[in-house]
Amino acid sequence: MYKIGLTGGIGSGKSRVADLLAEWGAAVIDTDVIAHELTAPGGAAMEPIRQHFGPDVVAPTGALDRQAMRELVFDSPQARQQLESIIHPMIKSVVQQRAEEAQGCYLVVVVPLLVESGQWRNRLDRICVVDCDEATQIHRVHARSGLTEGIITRIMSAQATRRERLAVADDIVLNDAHTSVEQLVARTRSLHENWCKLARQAS
Ligand SMILES: CC(C)(COP(=O)(O)OP(=O)(O)OC[C@H]1O[C@@H](n2cnc3c(N)ncnc32)[C@H](O)[C@@H]1O)[C@@H](O)C(=O)NCCC(=O)NCCS
Ligand SMILES: Nc1ncnc2c1ncn2[C@@H]1O[C@H](COP(=O)(O)OP(=O)(O)OP(=O)(O)O)[C@@H](O)[C@H]1O
Repeated sequence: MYKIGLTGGIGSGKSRVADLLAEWGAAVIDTDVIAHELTAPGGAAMEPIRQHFGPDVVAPTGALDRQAMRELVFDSPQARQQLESIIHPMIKSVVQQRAEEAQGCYLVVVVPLLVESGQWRNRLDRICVVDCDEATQIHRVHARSGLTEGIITRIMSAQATRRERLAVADDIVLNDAHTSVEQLVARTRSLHENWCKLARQAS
């Protein structure tokens, strides 16, 4: 199946773009969603996380205490690396499994850390970056989740820069502060039509 990697910084608009593509018939696998499943009560990542980080990062329900883990890993690159070394191989294997079963005109894999990890590129036919300026990312994430500018900035510092992402993009969806939802839909639609064509040519 023809595979598009969809990436972008926190709050850039990846989920909105992915939702549109799914509505129009693409198969979508979102690694953020898989990370949440793996850290839900009884999720496969919870026991290794508890063993490594201790009970303070586990909520009474058995799910990951996301706030505690957020504070920990976006303050310590070493802790972040440890969390990623537990969870990223699990995410990869779930993606592989779901990709085999996926049905649609092409497959979109949403990977926030596509540029950072370097391990996704050779598994994808094309990379699409949802592009947004930093001030808008902070504004959107704050409005959505109430996180402070301090923690949002720390999360952004753990991610590739806008320039680094754009450097690997085959396609770009500009979704900055000046982009209306209608413009986002139109930009995404025109890429979707091209990807349908490329997927047909490749099959
Ligand atoms: C640290 C955690 C618990 C914080 O949870 P929280 O509910 O606040 O965030 P959520 O999971 O919804 O992610 C929101 C966004 O944060 C950013 N983000 C998540 N993990 C990371 C990371 N390791 N490095 C940089 N940015 C990250 C991404 O832009 C992501 O879209 C959580 O993000 C997590 O488990 N991260 C490790 C898994 C991972 O690397 N996920 C990215 C998918 S490849
Ligand atoms: N063009 C836009 N106009 C107005 N609001 C927008 C626009 N694009 C995205 N948003 C809003 O900004 C927020 C972030 O968008 P979205 O969740 O799609 O980003 P994301 O890249 O998936 O974020 P994350 O990395 O945190 O998962 C959401 O509340 C979304 O509704």
